[in-house]
Amino acid sequence: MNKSVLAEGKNGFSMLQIDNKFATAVISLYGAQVLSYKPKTQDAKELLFVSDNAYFEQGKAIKGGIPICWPWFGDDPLNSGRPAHGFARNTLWQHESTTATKQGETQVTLSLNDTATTQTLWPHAFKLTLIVTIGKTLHLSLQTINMDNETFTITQALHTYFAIGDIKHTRVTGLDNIHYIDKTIESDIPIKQIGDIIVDQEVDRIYTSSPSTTTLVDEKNKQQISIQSSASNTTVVWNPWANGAAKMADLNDDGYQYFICVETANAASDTIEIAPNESFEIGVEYTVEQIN
Ligand SMILES: O=P(O)(O)OC[C@H]1O[C@H](O)[C@H](O)[C@@H](O)[C@@H]1O
Repeated sequence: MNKSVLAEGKNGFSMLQIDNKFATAVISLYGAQVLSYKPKTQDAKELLFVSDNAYFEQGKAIKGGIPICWPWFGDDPLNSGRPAHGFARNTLWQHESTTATKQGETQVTLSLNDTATTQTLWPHAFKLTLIVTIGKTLHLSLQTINMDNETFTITQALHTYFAIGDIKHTRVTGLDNIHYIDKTIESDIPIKQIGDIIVDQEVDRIYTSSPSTTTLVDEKNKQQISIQSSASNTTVVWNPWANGAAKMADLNDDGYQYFICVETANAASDTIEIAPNESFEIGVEYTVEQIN
């Protein structure tokens, strides 16, 4: 069985609903945002968190799933009033194809080309392609092609909101001894991570020179997610905690307890230069495993 349906979601937003022998998934064409992935293995839980209060409105980002931050990560680098995390997550993408692989996985290809609107925000010609492979694992690959006559520079992130049972019983492993920039303080001096990441207050960290494998351990749900990235030297870990959640209209006050973002990125000093007719591809694979 390999089913793929284009259905109408909240506020008429188009959603691709995938159902194959390995998993079910939902992808919003707005933002090319994966909103759900649930493996069919016994006891496996939903991988992705979507806020109950998420906006499904033109021009706003959907809080949850896997937002694509592109062509810049974080605040507008020019400080000229452009949206945080770029415009890819606030734009309707093209659905190019949905195919089945020999193994029975579903592969969805979505694309975004520059338009008059994107040119006013970022004056470059580009083609952005996201390939999502829904199988025993969830794999995403985001390719940027420079269609312009000049080299351009990007930063980017696959800003994944992982659903977790309880933030107090969650940790991220694999970043021991790696340095990070702490965005919650006014300092760019790198801090060394000691041991696992435990969240007991607001966490907003850019780990630079991070390894390609990290693991999210969710003790309450008795599962762990192995995060395998490619062409990314940066991992961002974010949880707004109670104080941050209270300030966000699109997140319940207690919403912070049920997600953590572990983001595969090229950000901070890990900027990517792409020459005309050249491309760059960042990727990530999530493997859900049950633990005792
Ligand atoms: O609320 P958003 O615009 O989606 O951003 C959510 C968060 O994204 C990243 O993780 C950044 O490091 C945070 O500083 C930011 O607050």
